[in-house]
Amino acid sequence: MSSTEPLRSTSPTGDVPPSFSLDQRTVDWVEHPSRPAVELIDQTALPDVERLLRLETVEDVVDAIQRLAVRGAPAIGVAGGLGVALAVRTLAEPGAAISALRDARPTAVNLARAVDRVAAFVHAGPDAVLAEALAIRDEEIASSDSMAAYGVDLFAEICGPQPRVLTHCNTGGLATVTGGTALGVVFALHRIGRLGGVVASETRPLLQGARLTTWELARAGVPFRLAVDGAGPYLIARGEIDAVIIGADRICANGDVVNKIGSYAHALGAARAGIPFIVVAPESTVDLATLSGADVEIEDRSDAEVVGFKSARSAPDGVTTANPAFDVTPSDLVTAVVTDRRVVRFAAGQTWDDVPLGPLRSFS
Ligand SMILES: CSC[C@H]1O[C@H](OP(=O)(O)O)[C@H](O)[C@@H]1O
Repeated sequence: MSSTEPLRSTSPTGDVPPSFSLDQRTVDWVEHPSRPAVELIDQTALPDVERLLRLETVEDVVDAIQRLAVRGAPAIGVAGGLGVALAVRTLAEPGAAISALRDARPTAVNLARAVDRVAAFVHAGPDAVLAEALAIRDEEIASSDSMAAYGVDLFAEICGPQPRVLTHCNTGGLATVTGGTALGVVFALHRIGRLGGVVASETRPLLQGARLTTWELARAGVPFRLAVDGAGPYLIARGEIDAVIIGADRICANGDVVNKIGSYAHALGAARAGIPFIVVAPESTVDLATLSGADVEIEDRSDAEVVGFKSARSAPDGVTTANPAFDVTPSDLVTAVVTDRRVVRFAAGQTWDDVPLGPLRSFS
């Protein structure tokens, strides 16, 4: 049995009850002697309702990943690892449930990687499994802070003092545990007064940008404009954007970046205009075992998401859609990949081997 706890909804009277604290974790473990749970922010409800889901079955965790109640490569990796901990605590035979977690979404490398990593401890018992899942959670928290530090330094090196950035999809704390990847760098630049403006693209069809990035930017007090997806390359061409900064779901051995559909278009626009295209992702999203983006399974999602999600019906019943959830940006269009341990400049011909892992850093 799982529960939903509305923490905030826009009430009819307009008074808004207390909302999430700024350090609310996107996904976490709830320990309990008989009813342990994975607790997560229901991202399908944002921005209108701030609601935590307390999931006590692995099926509910798989469902939450598949319908993007929890989403974002690091966040679904953490959710998958915690789901394994839940499986070994609640099921006599957890194997099938663990496989279902691993297969819940195919593109972000973090999910399968985390499930495999935690499942390797099943033989050692539930406490060891949970400890490994919590270690992944804590690593992602530390990674967000470190990526912000490396990202701020890169912007200081390659952009002017007040860069106007375009970002796509959602890459804040909602896509990790806290902090974020690309949006974590944006928050850090804002905090030190080195941000000239933000354009968030809406990110059809599930509107991660319009719903989630705007919610996170507003809570952080960061001024922004919301743009329709197709506007990005034109805003760049008009000289309104100084850098594009996005996240990733899988970065391949050759530096190809797999990310939310629409990223490639922004990369083409950035290349044509000669502005930086910066990708921010933890090392947990780097997949050296996959040679290039051509080798990555791109998740195709439903027709219903295209024609019915939070919008007036925009097409007749029965329409067939094209709804790839991700695209591939070739590494030659990627100015730099910022991770929690290094910055690699692929467009300049660097490879992962050229830049050894540096230290985790703290951005205070
Ligand atoms: C920091 S990972 C964020 C990454 O994940 C998003 O995909 P989805 O919302 O489908 O999970 C998108 O590709 C973001 O860049």
